[in-house]
Amino acid sequence: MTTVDRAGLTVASPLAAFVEEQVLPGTGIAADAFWRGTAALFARFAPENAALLARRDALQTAINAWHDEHTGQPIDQAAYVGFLREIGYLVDEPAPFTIDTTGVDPEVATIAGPQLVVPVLNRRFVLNAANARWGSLYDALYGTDALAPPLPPGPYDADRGAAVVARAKAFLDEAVPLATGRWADWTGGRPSLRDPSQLVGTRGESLLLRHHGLHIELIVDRDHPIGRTDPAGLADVILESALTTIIDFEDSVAAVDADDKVAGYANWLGLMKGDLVETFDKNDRSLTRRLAEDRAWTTPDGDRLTLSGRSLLFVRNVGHLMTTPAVRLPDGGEAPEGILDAVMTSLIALHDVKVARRNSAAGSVYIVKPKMHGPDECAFTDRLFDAVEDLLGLPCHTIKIGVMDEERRTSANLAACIHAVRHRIAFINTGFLDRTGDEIHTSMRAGPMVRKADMKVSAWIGAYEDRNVRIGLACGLGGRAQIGKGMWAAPDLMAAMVAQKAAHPRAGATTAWVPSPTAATLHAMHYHAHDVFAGHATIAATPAPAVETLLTIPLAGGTNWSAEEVARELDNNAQGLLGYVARWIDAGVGCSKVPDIDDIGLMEDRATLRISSQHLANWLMHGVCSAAEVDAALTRMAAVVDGQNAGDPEYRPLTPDSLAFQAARALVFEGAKQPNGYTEPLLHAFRARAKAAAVRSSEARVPAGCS
Ligand SMILES: CC(=O)SCCNC(=O)CCNC(=O)[C@H](O)C(C)(C)COP(=O)(O)OP(=O)(O)OC[C@H]1O[C@@H](n2cnc3c(N)ncnc32)[C@H](O)[C@@H]1OP(=O)(O)O
Ligand SMILES: O=CC(=O)O
Ligand SMILES: [Mg+2]
Repeated sequence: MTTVDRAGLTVASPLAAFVEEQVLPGTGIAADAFWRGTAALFARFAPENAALLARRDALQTAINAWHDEHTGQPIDQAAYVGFLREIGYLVDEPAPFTIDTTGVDPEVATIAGPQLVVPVLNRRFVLNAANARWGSLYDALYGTDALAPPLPPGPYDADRGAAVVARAKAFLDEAVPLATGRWADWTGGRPSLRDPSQLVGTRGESLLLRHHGLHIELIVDRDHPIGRTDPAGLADVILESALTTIIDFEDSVAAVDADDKVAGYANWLGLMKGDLVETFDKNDRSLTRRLAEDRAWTTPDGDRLTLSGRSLLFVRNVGHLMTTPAVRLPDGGEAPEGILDAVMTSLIALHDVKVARRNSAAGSVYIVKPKMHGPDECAFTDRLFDAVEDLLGLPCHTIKIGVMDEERRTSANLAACIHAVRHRIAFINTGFLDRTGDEIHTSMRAGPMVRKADMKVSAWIGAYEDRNVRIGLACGLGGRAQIGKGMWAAPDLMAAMVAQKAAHPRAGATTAWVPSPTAATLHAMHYHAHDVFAGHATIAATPAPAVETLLTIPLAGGTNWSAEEVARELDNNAQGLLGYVARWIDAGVGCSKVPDIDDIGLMEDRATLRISSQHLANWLMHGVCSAAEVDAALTRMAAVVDGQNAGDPEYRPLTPDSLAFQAARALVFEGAKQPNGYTEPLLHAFRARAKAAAVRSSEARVPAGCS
């Protein structure tokens, strides 16, 4: 790749061209000033970034040594927690305080609702996600297993349609009840509501209702095939669904070089400028997808009411660990990728905050920062964002931070972490997938861990989820910032989601992650069923579980699992791992739906990979299984994954010499020595090799004589 010199930085040409030709124009920032400022920012922050990573390693080394010294002994929890304090892994709690973030949009601060996540590199999905603010409840109920097993493709099924309409009207009876009677008996016209203030708009015969701050559109259209059969002409019930969406540069993305980074930044630019567009084929038709327009209604007083057609967008940067070849520092080393993301995603957001204000009406830039370990790393990010604001001429604390509570050192010191970013924090979120991976890695040498499924009922995870909400409330996040819960990782199991994810708002979460727009619409019903903000006082009145409980290591009581049980665990881990890694390495797909051994499609990303690879590495280290057994499982499951992908002409079989298979093996056999158990270093290295090999083979195919 060609490079250019910019203020002493060696910048990949595609990135320099993108910045200078597409991003800077319209921002009022000159290229020279931008690159000089960026170079100064790297000079100031890169050494500190490196020092923070060294501190992670030093703590992990100390923890490993402690477990080695106590091999074979039950954990003395008081001694263990004391040791963590001594080494500075656990720090003192700050004195009680309240965050003072300002300029937060209501979708984040005062309305509770679903949060969608979408990989930035998938433009078709990205547009769909940005438009997922509104979703058809009829479609979500009809097209999933939420009410009944999904139907094979075919003509409209009237019985299922009737069940959908009945379910949707039952939902209306709960959320926006009529003064008398039921919605099923409504025959049109202005309904008399039990709470008349819930009717906030009309458009023709259609109605706009509001409950718990969330809107519900009743679309009345007597010419519509569904409306025609309904006594009131009701053609659809549209729910305000993904109030917010995270455009993800991290767990769900495979971006290993300047081309990948520019592709991601370009999609973010399209969102911030509002001109992102994608054309694709679906059902043998060419479709063009754009960002949705606002929705206009007339209030009961005759005024115009305009509602955003789009989800409010956050952007998730990468964490502090990785570096990127897109920019090289004056010493020739790769630049910290997290610093580049902070600069680039904020610069691009100027097109919203300084120009259009179509994303954040409050004029904020929302950055989710993942995988931070403890308060010092949060404070570092805070200073980095201060410096980015100075570079871009933004008022102090324009950049808001979403703190992923997904590393053990952050959960254990959550109040101190929030304190470090108290002037700009806009969310905390329990990223329980990375958090589980870190749980295994941190205590890798303590002994064999419980089975993967049993992690979900371990003492630490209950304490983690509970403490997160209570500490968030104690620090004043309620009504000012989101308190979020993690991903529903089974995208096809919507009935189970509808049954189980109601627990999130009930636990005090003002938002929780969903994998798709359809899931957002179904999950929205939970925020109608429970008034999250009203529930906060009761939750806050009881104390958070003790840090000692949070720090209970999920060790298996014994390892007398049968050979079948061990083999099944190995197979399950190996199948998910291989299915995900194959697409990451060979096709650059960072998030996939991969069937588990029960043939349930699971969302797999870097964080779920961290769990499966660390779990296998842990069992290997403690002799629950042998290297030969792991290899046998990988070989067995490679054949299964090959079979699952047989219809994909681009797919490369997982032979022992394939890069994807080697990457999968390395993730397990070298898992124990990966920094904090992260998967990125190996994924990036193998993906870069696969890209280079693809270039070499395409060059070899160019006929002699061509240039
Ligand atoms: C640990 C963590 O960090 S979790 C956060 C990271 N994870 C994510 O972001 C997961 C996001 N979800 C996804 O990427 C996908 O839903 C997957 C990979 C899980 C499943 O993808 P697929 O198998 O292709 O989905 P499926 O075939 O069921 O549905 C595809 C349709 O749903 C839409 N869709 C699915 N997921 C999303 C999404 N997250 N955002 C927007 N649209 C989506 C697609 O646009 C497509 O519709 P279209 O044909 O009209 O464009
Ligand atoms: O990022 C989310 C997680 O669970 O990890
Ligand atoms: Mg994560």
